[in-house]
Amino acid sequence: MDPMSFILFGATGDLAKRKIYPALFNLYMDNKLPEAFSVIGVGRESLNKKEFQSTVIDSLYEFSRHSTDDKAKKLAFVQKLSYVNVDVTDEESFNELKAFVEGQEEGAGLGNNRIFYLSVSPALFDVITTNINKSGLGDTSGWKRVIIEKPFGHDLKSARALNSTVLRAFSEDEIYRIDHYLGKPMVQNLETLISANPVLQSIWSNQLIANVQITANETVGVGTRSSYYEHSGAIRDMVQNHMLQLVMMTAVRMSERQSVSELRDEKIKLMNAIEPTSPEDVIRAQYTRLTIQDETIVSGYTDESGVRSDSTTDTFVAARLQINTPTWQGVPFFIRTGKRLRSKETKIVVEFKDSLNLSQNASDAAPNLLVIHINPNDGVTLQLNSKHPLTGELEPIKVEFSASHRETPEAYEFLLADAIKGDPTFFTHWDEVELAWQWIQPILEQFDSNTIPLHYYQAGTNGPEEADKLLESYGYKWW
Ligand SMILES: NC(=O)C1=CN([C@@H]2O[C@H](COP(=O)(O)OP(=O)(O)OC[C@H]3O[C@@H](n4cnc5c(N)ncnc54)[C@H](OP(=O)(O)O)[C@@H]3O)[C@@H](O)[C@H]2O)C=CC1
Ligand SMILES: O=C1O[C@H](COP(=O)(O)O)[C@@H](O)[C@H](O)[C@H]1O
Repeated sequence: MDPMSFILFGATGDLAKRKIYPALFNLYMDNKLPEAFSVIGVGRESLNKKEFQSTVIDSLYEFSRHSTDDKAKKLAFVQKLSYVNVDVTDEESFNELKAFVEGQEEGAGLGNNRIFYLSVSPALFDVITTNINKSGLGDTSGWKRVIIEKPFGHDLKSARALNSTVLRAFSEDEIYRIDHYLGKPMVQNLETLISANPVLQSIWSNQLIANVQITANETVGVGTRSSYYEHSGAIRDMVQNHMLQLVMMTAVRMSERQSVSELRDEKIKLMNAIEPTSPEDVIRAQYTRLTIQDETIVSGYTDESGVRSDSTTDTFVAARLQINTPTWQGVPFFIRTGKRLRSKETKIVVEFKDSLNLSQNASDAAPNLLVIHINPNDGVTLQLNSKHPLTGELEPIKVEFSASHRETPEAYEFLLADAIKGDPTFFTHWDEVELAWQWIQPILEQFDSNTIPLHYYQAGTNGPEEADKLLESYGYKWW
């Protein structure tokens, strides 16, 4: 692996502490980082090197998969970390940053390969890339890559404008737009699961599949991120990126992938084939407080700090999508995601058509289901019908595989390892992002005009009843 500098904008932020440092440390412990590397944290907070290193150590104690007991190894990792105090809106200070990076490169024999990770508010993505460009920080004799956090844009227009700005500093193949759902082990496994198992490959089409249901339910509320979430809602926070990526990863059909770009090309074709959705097929809702005997047990969305009391932000979205390809014609894809729901669960459920062999009790048969569990546990469940040995009646049985006992690396580990290797397969290409915004844009407008009304659901429930009715109207129910 090539030596490199990893320049992290947003080094004091929540994501850096919870995900990025632990992922880097885990990769280091697994010998998946280059021999020579340097992590340069960038933030406004005034910190010296020791203070910065100790905040990173705290985050490793709390969040890393590997134990930090090996003191020598931990120290060796921490010594690779340094910090520069920069306000990214100040063009001048990029010259200092550049001098610092060059100093590190020379001192540690790092060559001239640079990864820039933008783990900052999306409002800063364009100013950072502009200043990287203007200051010459992006002029390297080696390779350079930029990892950009989500959301990429606020709507179609702003996403296009941001992309043009970023393209002034980096070419498309140097841009790694991160969608951490694409790093989740079971999502990375999907393509293999289908293409490496002829039994699944042969049934993966509208011949046998009745519908696909993709759920990403959360129990948490907006936490400390209300200022971001108020402008985002579930539609931008989850649907435009993670949910559409899950749809594409489920629908992609490849027997044998030939090249890195093939998966992306296939996804782009699918995204292009998603039909515009009519307002009746989209449900938006917001959670209300949960009270028991007049006591508030869980706050409603509008009670959360930083949220307007008359906010109409969506904290739940469900929708029906139709992919207009020969494989998926006639198979509805239902998606739902929301905050403050009963349980944390991300899964893909493939419901198969009714039995074609109308045996005497086929009408009692439950549908066959293939459930791909993504979070909190990885695994696969297949629901089949069996005969009860005593009553002789049909009963659904489950064949289960669970990977929860394995110590699986986190999404960010997979994605960072790929970016360091220069493999963009599981990052989103601009064409995918643009098509996703194109599909979402009319829905955003229908939210604004109230053509899609706002419904409510009590915190701790399964979401609004309108989401159940959406499926009922197609003859199905959520699994
Ligand atoms: N947190 C999460 O769970 C997730 C976050 N993301 C995305 O990751 C990105 C980062 O999020 P998160 O870590 O939560 O954000 P935080 O608000 O916790 O951190 C923001 C970081 O940006 C730095 N920063 C802000 N303004 C400036 C400035 N003018 N100059 C230099 N640095 C600045 C802050 O440094 P300082 O305080 O020193 O100024 C801080 O390190 C966002 O794009 C978010 O959408 C994506 C998925 C999940
Ligand atoms: O990107 C985001 O994802 C998280 C949910 O991620 P998960 O890995 O826990 O399923 C969500 O809470 C957050 O609002 C969103 O920005």
